[in-house]
Amino acid sequence: MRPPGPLEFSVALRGPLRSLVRREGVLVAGAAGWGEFSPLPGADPWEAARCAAAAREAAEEGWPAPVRSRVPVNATVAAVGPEAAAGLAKRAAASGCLVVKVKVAEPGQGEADDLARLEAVRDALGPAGRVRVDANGGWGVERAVRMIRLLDRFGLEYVEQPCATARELAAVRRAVDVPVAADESVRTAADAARVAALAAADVVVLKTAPLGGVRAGLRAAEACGLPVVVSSCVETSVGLAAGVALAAALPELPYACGLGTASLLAEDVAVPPLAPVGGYIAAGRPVAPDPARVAACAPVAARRGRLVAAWRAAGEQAAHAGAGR
Ligand SMILES: O=C(O)CCC(=O)C1=CC=C[C@@H](O)[C@@H]1C(=O)O
Ligand SMILES: [Mg+2]
Repeated sequence: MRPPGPLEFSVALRGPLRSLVRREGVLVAGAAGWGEFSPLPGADPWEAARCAAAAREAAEEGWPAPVRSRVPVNATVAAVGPEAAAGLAKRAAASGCLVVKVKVAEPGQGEADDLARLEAVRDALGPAGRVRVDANGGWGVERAVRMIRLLDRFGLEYVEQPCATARELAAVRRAVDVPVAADESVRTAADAARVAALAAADVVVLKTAPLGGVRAGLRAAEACGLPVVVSSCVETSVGLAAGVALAAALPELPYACGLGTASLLAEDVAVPPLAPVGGYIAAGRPVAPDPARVAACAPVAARRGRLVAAWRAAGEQAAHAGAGR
């Protein structure tokens, strides 16, 4: 029997994460299972091609065997006010998740907003909790150094992408004691090696879709030799399964991963969603879309067909460029 055709989805986030308010994409089936193609808005054609390669790997090849049965995850707190941040952190802690990543350096907000949010999260988690921050490259070097020192009053596990470039990350890293993680600076195995060569980070954040799949993620981890945090691009549960597969297959996993993001979406395509229990997501669970959920997540009529067309174009580009290999 032929696998079901590509299924389009369009799902809102419960609240904005930076400028991200909606995730759209295509679910594809193959001999090995289901894959998701959902490049982040603004992805260039090369990144979209790697996203297509990641979806193809999931559907056609499947993933390397896990070396652990479950993956620890962090909760993610957007640049919301302190009361909302405290509420999210308390809910995470009550569910058994004591690691929280907090967005900082939000455009239009100031230092006081970041300090108030961090204080609220630290109070809600208590001293046993771990708090990391993600600036998404929003600071220059001087500002980053100052803000990291200020925010470290609340105890920081690490700071993710404080500045935009790898050279700036290296400069920040030389000036502060808080470990630095590289996210946007790492989209290929070559980027990961460059971050390591520049001594720009203590940790790399790897996302399977923009890297081109789970095997590409394992190659990036090997290329840099640094501790890895696997994070999502806020995919549906189908796409999240690839991140869980990478986190489960890495030889070492010293940090909680940013894969507990199913709860950021207002709807999901799978029942139940691939969500943490007690702070962990089980590894190796095959995730397939539920037909009724997919129907509920279908894009409005005017958008239909575009996502499949984008996936086909990216797939051709991937085949041409050997993306993900
Ligand atoms: O890492 C996490 O805790 C969740 C995922 C997450 O934060 C992100 C997903 C997608 C886009 C980004 O703005 C953001 C990130 O920068 O890591
Ligand atoms: Mg990040």
